[in-house]
Amino acid sequence: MRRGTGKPIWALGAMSGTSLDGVDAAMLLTDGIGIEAFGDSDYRVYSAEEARVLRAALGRWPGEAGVAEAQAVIEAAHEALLSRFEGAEIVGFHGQTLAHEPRGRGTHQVGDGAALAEALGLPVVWDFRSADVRLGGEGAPLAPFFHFACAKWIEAERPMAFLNLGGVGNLTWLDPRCAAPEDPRACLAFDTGPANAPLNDLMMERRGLPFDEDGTLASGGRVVDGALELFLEEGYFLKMPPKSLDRDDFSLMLDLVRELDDADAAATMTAMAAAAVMQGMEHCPSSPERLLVTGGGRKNPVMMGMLRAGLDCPVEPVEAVGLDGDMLEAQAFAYLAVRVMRGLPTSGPSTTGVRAAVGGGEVSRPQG
Ligand SMILES: Nc1ncnc2c1ncn2[C@@H]1O[C@H](COP(=O)(O)OP(=O)(O)OP(=O)(O)O)[C@@H](O)[C@H]1O
Ligand SMILES: CC(=O)N[C@H]1[C@@H]2OC[C@@H](O2)[C@@H](O)[C@@H]1O[C@H](C)C(=O)O
Repeated sequence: MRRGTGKPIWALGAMSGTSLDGVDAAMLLTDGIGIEAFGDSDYRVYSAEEARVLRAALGRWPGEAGVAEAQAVIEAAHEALLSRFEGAEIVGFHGQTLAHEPRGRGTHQVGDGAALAEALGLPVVWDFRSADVRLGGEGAPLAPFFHFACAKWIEAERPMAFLNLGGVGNLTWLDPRCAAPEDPRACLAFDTGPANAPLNDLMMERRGLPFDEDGTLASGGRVVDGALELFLEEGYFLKMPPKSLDRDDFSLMLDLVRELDDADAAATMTAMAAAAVMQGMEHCPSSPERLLVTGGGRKNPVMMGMLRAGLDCPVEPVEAVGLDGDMLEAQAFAYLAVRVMRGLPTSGPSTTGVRAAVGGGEVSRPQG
């Protein structure tokens, strides 16, 4: 395995997240350690039919019904989006998580990197999570080593945290004074709990809308404490990190708000996502000097307001430091691809609970 920094290369990363809304792709110039430059980015939305196919395959494992159809959607969408870019030497392809059960059947990201390598004529790094799970890790979250690089890029000097509010929430506490992210004192990371996914499901069920845009519905509702308390009794919050979740692990949340009117249900679910983060912050080894928020939830003023009210550090979108909260995860997989190519680890005991730092990811090169 080749270790070391080498010269920075342009990598193209792609992520299709748990919200099932589309694929993000972004270019990053990196040597696998530092960030040299951010490049172009683009997004391709899933059509209603594509989203239906993906949704139908959630919870399914290789070979099961609906998986081949989901794979075709993922590969076509990625090929269409990634072929718009020029100048990449390597691609980091996350694929779409259909199921995630690290202590059970494993983790399943659909999308064949070898086929994508052929289609794009570029080396593709993919299947980032399986090796970590095989070595006893959670296989998620994987963005933390990139969050560490972002902290170096913004020249942070004291412990701080990144929060991703996607379908699921994940938190990275990090100490930028450490030399490398695999240093056991550098990062602590885990999934905080459900973020937007159950709220989106509620919006679809009650209003036929994909999400609560700008927190409009929640802002007119009241948080029902009883439901919030029942939610916080869930055993997941007592578990020590690292720990991770599948998109629908908290689907019972919908039952907790079943009797509430639409606005109260939305407000209470928004509060649940924020409360899960607040619980998670208790696990940080020291109080972070700031919390930088990425992912779609940073655009929800009600969720952000609840976080600001409940936490004693500044809570800002990552744009406050010049990062792009719509593309951070795509950039993360560009970064991780270069790390894999260079034999550098992509996760460690304090980010996924894996036994030792591991470089997860398979490399496929075009044969033609
Ligand atoms: N203006 C907005 N107001 C409220 N919520 C928003 C807004 N914009 C986006 N969101 C929420 O953010 C979600 C998308 O977030 P994001 O793209 O970070 O998710 P993802 O990458 O699919 O998820 P994950 O990180 O869990 O894989 C939307 O489904 C919606 O719930
Ligand atoms: C198994 C899986 O795909 N997990 C996702 C999901 O979406 C958010 C959260 O749960 C995080 O653990 C992870 O994604 C990000 C990109 C990560 O690995 O850091």
